Order: sequence, then C-alpha cells, then structure tokens
Amino acid sequence: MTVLLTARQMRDAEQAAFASGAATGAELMERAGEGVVSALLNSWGELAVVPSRAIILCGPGNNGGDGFVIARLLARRGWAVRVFLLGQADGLPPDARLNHDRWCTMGDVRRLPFDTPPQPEGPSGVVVDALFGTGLTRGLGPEVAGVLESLEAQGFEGWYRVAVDLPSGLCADSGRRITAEDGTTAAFRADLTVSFHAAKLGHYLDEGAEFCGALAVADIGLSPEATPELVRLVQAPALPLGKRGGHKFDHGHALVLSGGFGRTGAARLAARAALRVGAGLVTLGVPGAAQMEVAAQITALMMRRIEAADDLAQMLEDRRLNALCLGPGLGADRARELVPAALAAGRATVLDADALSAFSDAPDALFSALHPGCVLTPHGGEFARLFPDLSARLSGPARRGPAVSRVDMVRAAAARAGCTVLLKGPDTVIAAPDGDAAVHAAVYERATPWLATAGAGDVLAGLICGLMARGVDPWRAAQTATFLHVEAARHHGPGLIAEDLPEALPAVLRGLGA
Ligand SMILES: NC(=O)C1=CN([C@@H]2O[C@H](COP(=O)(O)OP(=O)(O)OC[C@H]3O[C@@H](n4cnc5c(N)ncnc54)[C@H](OP(=O)(O)O)[C@@H]3O)[C@@H](O)[C@H]2O)[C@@H](O)CC1
Ligand SMILES: Nc1ncnc2c1ncn2[C@@H]1O[C@H](COP(=O)(O)OP(=O)(O)O)[C@@H](O)[C@H]1O
Ligand SMILES: [K+]
Repeated sequence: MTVLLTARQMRDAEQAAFASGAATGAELMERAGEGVVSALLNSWGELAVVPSRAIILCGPGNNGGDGFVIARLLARRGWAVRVFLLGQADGLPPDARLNHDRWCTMGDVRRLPFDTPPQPEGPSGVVVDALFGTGLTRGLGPEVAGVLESLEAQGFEGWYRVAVDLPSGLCADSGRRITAEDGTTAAFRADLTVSFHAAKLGHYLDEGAEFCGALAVADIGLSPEATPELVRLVQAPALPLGKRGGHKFDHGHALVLSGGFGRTGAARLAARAALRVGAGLVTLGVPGAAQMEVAAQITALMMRRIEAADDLAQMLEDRRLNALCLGPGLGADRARELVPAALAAGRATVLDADALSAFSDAPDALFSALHPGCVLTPHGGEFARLFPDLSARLSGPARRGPAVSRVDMVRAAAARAGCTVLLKGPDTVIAAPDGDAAVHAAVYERATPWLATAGAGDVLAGLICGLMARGVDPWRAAQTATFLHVEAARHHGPGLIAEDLPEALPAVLRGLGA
C-alpha cells in the first residue's frame, strides 16, 4: 500500500531511525542528496552524459543541507556549481552545517537574497531549490519571492528546475501555498520534485502537483510506517472485481431515483454505470411524467414508477433492492421527499448532487438520518453547502505551515455525517467516519483533465452504487469507483463525454483481470 505522509509523520520516521540506530541524520542527508542527483540524471538523460551547470539555493534548515550534498555530488561529476545560502552558516542545524563545511572545501557560498542575481552562464543547466521542505512555517517573504522571480528571468528558459523534497512555498501537508504577511503566495515552480522515503500529502493535494511538475520518491533506507492515521494513495481497485458466477440476484439490485420529465439523463447515466460495474440488476425509479422519456431510452435497465415517499418505502419492502443512488438530476423537491424514505430503509445509499444541495438549509437533519452504509459524493460547491465552516477553512488564505488540508476537512465531514464522504476533484479525498482517509489524485501520469465534463459525477455516483449492490462496503466502493472512473477516462482519452465512461468500463475491467 502506498501512503502519503504529513511533515510530522516524516519526522517521526526519521526519529524512529535515529532511536533504533538504523541511520544518522548525516547518513539520511547524504542519501537524500544522492537520490536527487540520480533522479535528475534519470529524468534528463543528456545530463548524465555531459556535465552541465547548476545553481543551488540552500535554505536555513536541513532542506538546505540536502542542497549542499547535491552541490558536492554534482561538482564531483564535473559540473559547474554555484551555491547560494539564505541566512548564516552559523545558524544551520548540525547535519546541514557539516555539509556546508564540506562544500566549502570545494567551492564558495554566496549570500541570499542576491547582491547580484545569478546569471544563467549558459543556455542550459539545472536550478535546484533547496530552500524549504517539510519545515516551512510561513509564507515566503518578498526577498525570497524576488530570488525565485530572478530565476525565471530571461536566459533561464532552457534550464531545468528541480525542487528538493517540496517546492519552497508549498505546504507539505496540504499542497497549498502559504500566504506571506504581505498577502503574496510565492512558490518555486518545479519541473521535477524529488522527495524522500514516501510522498507527502502536499505532493498530491490541491496545487501540489502543479508546482511539483513531476514527482520522484527516493528511498533513503527508512522503515515503512505502521501508524494508524496514514492516508492511503489509491492506485488500484480496493478488491478483486471479477464475478464468481451465480444468479443475477447474487450480484445485487441497485435502484437509482430519477428526476422528472426532461431531467432523467443524469440518473440514466448513473444507472448505466451501476450496471456496467457489475450490479446484477438496476432499476430506475421514475415519476409518472417522465416514464415515456425513460422508456424510450433504456433496454437492459428496468423502470418503476416512484412518485412519492410512500411508493419508495413500499418498493423497498423488497429486500433484494440492496443499494440506492439519489441525487443526479433528482431536483430539490423530489430530493426532500425521497431522501428521508431512502435513508430510513437502511440500505447502502449514495447521495450526490441534489440529494445533498436540497439539505443545505438543514444539514443537521440530513446528518441525523444518515447511517454508516451511506456515501456522500459532493463536489466543492456541494461540500460548502453542507459543511460551510469546513469549506471556509480551505478557501481562506493559509498563513501558517503546516496548513489545514482537504484530508483534514473531509475527515471532519465524515465524522460529522457519520458515513463515508468523498470530496470530488482532480484530487479526490475519501474519508470514513472512523478517520480512515484515502486520496485518489488524477495528476502526474494519471492526469485526466477531460473528466471535467458534465455528467462525469453522475457516473461516479452510479459506479459506487453498483459496487455497493455487489456487496462492497462504502469505504472500498468509494475508492474503487474513483479509480475505475479515472481509468475509464484514461482509456477513452480526449474528446470524452460522460456517456463514454460506462462504455469504457468493459475494457478497463478486462485490463484489470476482472
Ligand atoms: N525528516 C527526514 O527524515 C529527512 C529530512 N531531510 C530534509 O530536511 C528537510 C526538513 O528540514 P527542516 O526540518 O530543517 O526544515 P526546512 O524545510 O529545511 O526549513 C526549516 C527552516 O526554515 C525556516 N523557515 C521556515 N519557513 C520559512 C520562511 N517562510 N522564511 C524563512 N525561513 C523559514 C525555519 O525557521 P523557523 O520557522 O524555525 O523560524 C527553519 O530554520 C526535508 O524537507 C528534507 O529536505 C533529508 O535530509 C532526509 C531525511
Ligand atoms: N480536472 C479534473 N481531473 C480529473 N478529474 C476531474 C477533473 N475535474 C473533474 N473531475 C472529476 O469529474 C467528476 C465531476 O463531477 P461533478 O463535479 O459532480 O460534475 P457533474 O455534476 O457534471 O457530473 C468528479 O468525479 C471529479 O472528480
Ligand atoms: K525545496
């Protein structure tokens, strides 16, 4: 399992290595520097062949210490290396000071902010940002911002930009830029970020991936963690997806509630996704006025007339209907009518879109009716309507590092709602009420910008519902559906519209050996 760490968890891993005698700080720093050098040589093969030049910006902590190691290793390979230090050598922590002093036997150290900004001194080379890593406590002031700006000036176009551990200015826990006292949010924009031991949450959440460029994680010989609060990175389905034979009723019967005439498309998309992901049967619950419209559009899907809460309650007397999806295209009035009846039936239930927004005036009434078999799938706007206080903490400026993150807020939301909450976005965060959290990030090699298309969220709700109909618990269904959703988008590629997602699933499932 791949996990994403906070700055604190990373420090704990380091301390555990010290306590067990597995490594010293100087050894870890040496391996960190080696990791950066080998990652940059791997990323840009020409640099491994012909020595190039580097400008290395070192900060006042151990991130700066890594920079001095990198300077030494590159100079040994014949590179022309210029080193700059923010602050005084006297103030460096011991391991960073040691590497500063070793570098000083090979070359000089200039002071930051620049007396005279560095010149490119050649058409290409590498700028290394070793200013701040996991120890960033506040925003970059105007002087550091000026330094970063000077390295984006004319002449540096052909230079690669590498961040050590994290781009300076970016929070390790949240992926948000920390705001300085003057209100600015400067951060280093990297082509490649090389982190150590395990990726941090900030590499995947929020603006993280945008500023990291590409991400490499170097092994520095620390042991895997065993703390319970770790956040998992979703990189595969949470369970095998093959069907083990049996009757259609052995794979569950999902019920997707549709909106009225002219508004049935969203529910039909969700229902088709539920069927494609393997639910044995899927029925659309449709108001009378929309029956003709739906009947003209469906074949394998079934349809039942559901006008009011009583109809739904009566239908749910059939225990074979084991998973519900309400929200896509449902309409606010119908949502207020049907959601309480659906929740009272105690089935596995996905609430999305209108089924969430309809309760923005009375979220507590919704929360008290929810049960652990539910999954809420808000996008950012729906999340803000149900959890305005939590959303506000994410939208205001982050003035201190580490800053509050999407994971913190979705965990709080899941605890409040008493069920699984999935906050959608390129960085989707899923949390269970017991504090378990997972991130699925459609970034780096999994970027799927074409998923930002109308109806994509309806398909996701249907996938979760379909998996729950198959008996998958909400926590694993939410993660697996998110993974399949992005896999389907990747399989289809540009030009994707929501209708394509269910149709791409067979190939995706086949590729996964289902
Ligand atoms: N943990 C590990 O296992 C390993 C860690 N390693 C490396 O260590 C890095 C963490 O080192 P670190 O803890 O010394 O923190 P770092 O990021 O260098 O900064 C702290 C300094 O910056 C200062 N400061 C903060 N914000 C500021 C601002 N805006 N403007 C100005 N100053 C600011 C802050 O000052 P203070 O807040 O105390 O006033 C303090 O002096 C980690 O990212 C990785 O690269 C590797 O060697 C391998 C193993
Ligand atoms: N840029 C993006 N990269 C990856 N996934 C995205 C991106 N933008 C949106 N998505 C995903 O697409 C879906 C959009 O859902 P939603 O906002 O509810 O839209 P709709 O209501 O139109 O269906 C979510 O699953 C979200 O995670
Ligand atoms: K850095």
